Amino acid sequence: MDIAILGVGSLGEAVLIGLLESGMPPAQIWATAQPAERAAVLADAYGIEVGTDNASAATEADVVLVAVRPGAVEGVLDEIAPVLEGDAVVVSLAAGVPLRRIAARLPEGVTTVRAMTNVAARAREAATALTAPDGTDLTEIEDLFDRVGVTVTVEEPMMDLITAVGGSGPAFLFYLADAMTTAAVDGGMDPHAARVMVDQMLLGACLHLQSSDRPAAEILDDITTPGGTTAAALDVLNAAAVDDTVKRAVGAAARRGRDLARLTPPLARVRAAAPSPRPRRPRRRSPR
Ligand SMILES: NC(=O)C1=CN([C@@H]2O[C@H](COP(=O)(O)OP(=O)(O)OC[C@H]3O[C@@H](n4cnc5c(N)ncnc54)[C@H](O)[C@@H]3O)[C@@H](O)[C@H]2O)C=CC1
Ligand SMILES: O=C(O)[C@@H]1CCC=N1
Repeated sequence: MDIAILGVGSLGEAVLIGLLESGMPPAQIWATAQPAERAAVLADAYGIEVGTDNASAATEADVVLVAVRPGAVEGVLDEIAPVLEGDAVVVSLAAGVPLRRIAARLPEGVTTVRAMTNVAARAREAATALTAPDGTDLTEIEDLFDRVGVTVTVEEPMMDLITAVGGSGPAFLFYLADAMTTAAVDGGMDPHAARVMVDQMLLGACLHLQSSDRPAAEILDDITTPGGTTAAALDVLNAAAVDDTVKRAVGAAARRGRDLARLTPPLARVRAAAPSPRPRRPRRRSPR
């Protein structure tokens, strides 16, 4: 199976790396990126065909993964629609863009799928949710995403919530990792040692959680020795209602997914064209 990844940015590159690491031959992967200089860098780095022409890449592929920002999806679909065969499969990786809007841009008969995956595809540990119109045979696409992690199939109305939890989810942990590393460094720890400790702690904790059938809250109790250090930390987290804050953050992300779906294409295109910087967590350093 030949695939095309249209718009190799943060997510597209993570998926590309995961697929190559899974053993997919570079000759089976076609990609596009902008500008042409980035396409050339990617081609050199990964030994695959990377251009700027979406229609040319789509012509080569059995399965087309659309990895541009939500506002650019429909424009890219318009570019590839004329070259797609009736048995083509188009998978949108974008947040918010509903299946009906994808199908509306493509020739009848083309299979349309939405996939919400995440940057852990790079380490072949992504959590991917797929949704497609009723009756779609998703076996081939499940197999593709299983190469870069674990795949589930869901109903489309769940996609905004899954985008918040699964797509944006790694950002919650990176936020925590950054805050914990900062606390360790501010306390005098060597930055490299702090990074190694926090990374390994998160990895070990996630593996422990995944290997258990018990709820996270119960496993948390195992660590919480009465009157001990964890209890002291939890008192602070609970006083700040961090659990409610996390719920509100998930809700905000899911709502943004719904808002993205409502953006009119012209407005969305304008926003996509603007070089919007990624929001960063403000750096807070406590005085030494
Ligand atoms: N970044 C993430 O962790 C996740 C992103 N997503 C979705 O993936 C999509 C991409 O997100 P990011 O990778 O963060 O954005 P990004 O901006 O890093 O990547 C998009 C890439 O598409 C390229 N591009 C723009 N217009 C193009 C066109 N007409 N033809 C070819 N390439 C074009 C851009 O140059 C850029 O490199 C979005 O729709 C987002 O909702 C979904 C889950 C996780
Ligand atoms: O921030 C975003 O909009 C994308 C979708 C999920 C993760 N990143």
